[in-house]
Amino acid sequence: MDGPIFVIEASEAESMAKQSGLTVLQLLPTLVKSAQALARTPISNYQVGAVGLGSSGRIFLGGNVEFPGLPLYHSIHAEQFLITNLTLNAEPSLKYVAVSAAPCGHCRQFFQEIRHAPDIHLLITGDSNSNHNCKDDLANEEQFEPMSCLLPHRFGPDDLLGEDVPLLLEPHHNNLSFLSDAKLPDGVSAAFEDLRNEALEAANKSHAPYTNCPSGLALMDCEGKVFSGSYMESAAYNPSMGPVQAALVAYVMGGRGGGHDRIVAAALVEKQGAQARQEETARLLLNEISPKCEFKVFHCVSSPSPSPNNCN
Ligand SMILES: O=c1ccn([C@H]2C[C@H](O)[C@@H](CO)O2)c(=O)[nH]1
Ligand SMILES: [Zn+2]
Repeated sequence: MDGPIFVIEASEAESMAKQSGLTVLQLLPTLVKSAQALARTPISNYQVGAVGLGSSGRIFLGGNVEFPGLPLYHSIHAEQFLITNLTLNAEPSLKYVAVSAAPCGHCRQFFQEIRHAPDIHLLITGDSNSNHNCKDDLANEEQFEPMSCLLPHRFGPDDLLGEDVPLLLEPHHNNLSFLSDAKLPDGVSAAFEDLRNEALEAANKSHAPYTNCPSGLALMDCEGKVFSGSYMESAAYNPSMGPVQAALVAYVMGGRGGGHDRIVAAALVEKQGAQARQEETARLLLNEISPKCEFKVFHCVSSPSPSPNNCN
């Protein structure tokens, strides 16, 4: 049995659109209800669905995820789920988004981590889109409005970073490694060898240009399946997405609807003494959603980037 769908391949998107007599762009709002159905909302029972079209022609879906028993800031918004879905699938850019409710301020801010964010076009399919003030942009036939309209006078990566720094969705390689003699500590089960390598790989893809404290987390379910996610920072700090949340997006997408209590082990990789440290928050979240999950932290170091002139 196939599980719910989180990614639609470009050719599939085209044939779905054709079958319904729509363009691919017009297909996006028709998928919002399916995205809402992916949400896990035991607290609010308020399902938000976000559907995005990438430059590859693929369509991505996301829903909000809530964690009872924890402070609300652990929640994953549908838009953050969507962006994480794009990163996990190496989608190079996001062009259009259809979403069931107006994106909150944090989500508008989180979108700013994507290059050319002001040109991402959004369509709000719910009732709450009546308060727009960019009528000229809404005159286009698809009714999508640019992010520059939804978030004018933006604060973003340009305020803090040089132009050559990779932004979200762009390839990252953080040059992190374990100390060369790092063996698994005594008493740590062999399953953690794989898990920590996956977590290191995720940390190497982490978007942490503001603190230089990248991190990654890998989870294992009770069938031995591994899911990993990378920490993603925001220029405005608070809408950042933690590595557990990112890995949980991968878990929700690949776990076929299983509860979080199926997660039995987790490895976090981050730098020792990092200024933006994930360990305690990750432990808190994992302990609440899956109390029997074994959680280990592994520290990494950044190796100097190889010199471009050194061919050896
Ligand atoms: O931009 C938003 C605003 C809210 N929510 C979610 C968070 C929470 O789960 C629920 C109620 O706020 O809706 C989103 O997913 N996106
Ligand atoms: Zn939001």
